[in-house]
Amino acid sequence: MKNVSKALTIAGSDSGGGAGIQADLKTFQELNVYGMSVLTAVTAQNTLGVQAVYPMTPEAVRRQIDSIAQDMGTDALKTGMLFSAEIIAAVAEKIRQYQWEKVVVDPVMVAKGGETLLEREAVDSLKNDLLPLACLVTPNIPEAEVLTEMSIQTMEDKKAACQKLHRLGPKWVLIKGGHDRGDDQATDILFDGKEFFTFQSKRIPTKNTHGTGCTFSAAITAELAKGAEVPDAVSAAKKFIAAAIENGIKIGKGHGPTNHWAHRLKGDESN
Ligand SMILES: Nc1ncnc2c1ncn2[C@@H]1O[C@H](COP(=O)(O)OP(=O)(O)O)[C@@H](O)[C@H]1O
Ligand SMILES: Cc1ncc(COP(=O)(O)OP(=O)(O)O)c(N)n1
Repeated sequence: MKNVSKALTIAGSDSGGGAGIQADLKTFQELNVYGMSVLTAVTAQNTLGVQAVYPMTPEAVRRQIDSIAQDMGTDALKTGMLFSAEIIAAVAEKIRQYQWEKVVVDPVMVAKGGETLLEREAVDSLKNDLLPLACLVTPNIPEAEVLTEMSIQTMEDKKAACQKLHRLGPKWVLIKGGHDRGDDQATDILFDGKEFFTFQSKRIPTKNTHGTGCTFSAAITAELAKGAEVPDAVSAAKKFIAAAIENGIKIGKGHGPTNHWAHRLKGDESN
């Protein structure tokens, strides 16, 4: 095989395999992209929640990034769980050093069960150190509310939040609609500082949504690695995540993971 596209995830490990590094690598593989990983933290986690978090040292994060950058390089990268201001500073330093541009920042803050994946005091570092380096930032509604310090209830609020986030420096902002209150559509809004793009799909009634945000941002990153423009990458990733949620895996006692191979299924097949 020639000209294989490469994508890197800088994120935490989910021992349950539904979110984090594991979800990202499964997604890269499904989308025919060679996946590489830099671990920021190990979580003891399953479908019921996060039982423990063990962050890596910032030096360990720097060394992993150097190993990849100085040998294989990457066509695009995403960040997920970064946990602390110190780890964010290490990641930002390396993105600047290697002049990486296709950088997708998924500003992971809390797990579905409410457990902390980003220390409260690290939010300012995320805004000041990392967002200015991002090609795209992909908050869900609660994350966009923390980053903008505004309440997001309506589509107009979502657009105003996009504008506020864009002023922090990312080239593109995508506010996701998984947490939209009382809507039968999952509507994501993309903004490049001038124009709004809307991506909509039917809201699927399921509790098996563990790792949706990770999988979605990994799919966008894979498409960018293959050379897609941002709106096309989001459009392809939206189809990928809709199939993954529709065919979510009934495993464990809590929120089961999305199904990374669902895009290969036809019609009414499910797990
Ligand atoms: N129940 C659902 N049905 C269809 N699409 C969904 C559903 N939940 C989330 N999505 C979509 O999955 C992607 C991830 O969104 P979201 O759940 O908001 O992220 P996060 O996992 O970070 O909270 C978005 O494209 C969103 O619109
Ligand atoms: C290690 C790790 N990273 C990220 C998350 C959050 O994943 P997300 O896709 O937002 O899914 P839910 O937590 O909402 O299911 C995580 N849980 N673990």
